[in-house]
Amino acid sequence: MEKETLTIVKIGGNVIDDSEKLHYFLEDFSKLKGAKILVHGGGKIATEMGISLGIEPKMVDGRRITDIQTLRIVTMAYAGLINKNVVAQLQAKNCNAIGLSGADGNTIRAVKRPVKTIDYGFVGDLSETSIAVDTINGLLNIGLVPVFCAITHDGDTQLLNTNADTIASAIAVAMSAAYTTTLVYCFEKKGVLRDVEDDNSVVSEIRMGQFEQLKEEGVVSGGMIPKLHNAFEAIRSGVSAVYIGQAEELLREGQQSGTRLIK
Ligand SMILES: Nc1ncnc2c1ncn2[C@@H]1O[C@H](COP(=O)(O)OP(=O)(O)O)[C@@H](O)[C@H]1O
Ligand SMILES: CC(=O)N[C@@H](CCC(=O)OP(=O)(O)O)C(=O)O
Repeated sequence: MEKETLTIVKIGGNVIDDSEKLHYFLEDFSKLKGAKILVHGGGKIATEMGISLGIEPKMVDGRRITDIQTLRIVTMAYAGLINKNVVAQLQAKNCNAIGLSGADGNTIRAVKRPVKTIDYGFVGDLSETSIAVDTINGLLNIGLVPVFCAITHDGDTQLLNTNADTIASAIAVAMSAAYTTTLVYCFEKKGVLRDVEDDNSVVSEIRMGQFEQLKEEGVVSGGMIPKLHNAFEAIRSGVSAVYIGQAEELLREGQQSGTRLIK
């Protein structure tokens, strides 16, 4: 029997921070047919909240060093303010969303990142068993649309901050046993660009081997490195298709641009 389709969409902090862009994104997302899951970031808002409270952000390789004060801020921002606003906006668009952190329903259990050369603090790493597939499947089966934020837990009272691109990839991989999955990374640019300043320089397809080359050439940098790393991890582990680009081009029917990843 053919598997049902499931679309996992990740939306990044630059879109979430722009109320007009967010409105149009949620409009497109709510119209998406079939089973779907939304994962949102919000790094930009957390950074601004931190700065206003006198806490300077520290990022290493696209991941936030999360001390106890930063954990409080990201929990308020991701699991509170952003998650609940996104859910309320989806409800207004007749999309029956349910907002979740990884602690809710034990849906995403993580392990605090071990200290090697860098102590990331309360940052959670995911493994193959982190995602509660049956629970998420149960939510989908009663017609709910799960909306995950970037907060996970360790099962022993500790909340952890986990990169939202990683969460989206891990959910897509875990759900691939039961569904034909498509993972879509929506952000403010038209795709992976040859020249970050030029929106007309979209690289339409990237193969796994090309990624290393693009990194070496400095074509991809910053947050794009972990995004592509997670995206290739997904395609290697059973996800049928991965796209990176703008929501209006990737979620609307008939539109198919942005960057497609190839094994
Ligand atoms: N080649 C590239 N193409 C597009 N964006 C790139 C590229 N290299 C670096 N970037 C940067 O990566 C950022 C996206 O990563 P990130 O901020 O983590 O995404 P998100 O908004 O989804 O959280 C872009 O805003 C851009 O500044
Ligand atoms: C550990 C870690 O880096 N967590 C991320 C989670 C949010 C996120 O991923 O937000 P964007 O998608 O908007 O970048 C952070 O705090 O920035």
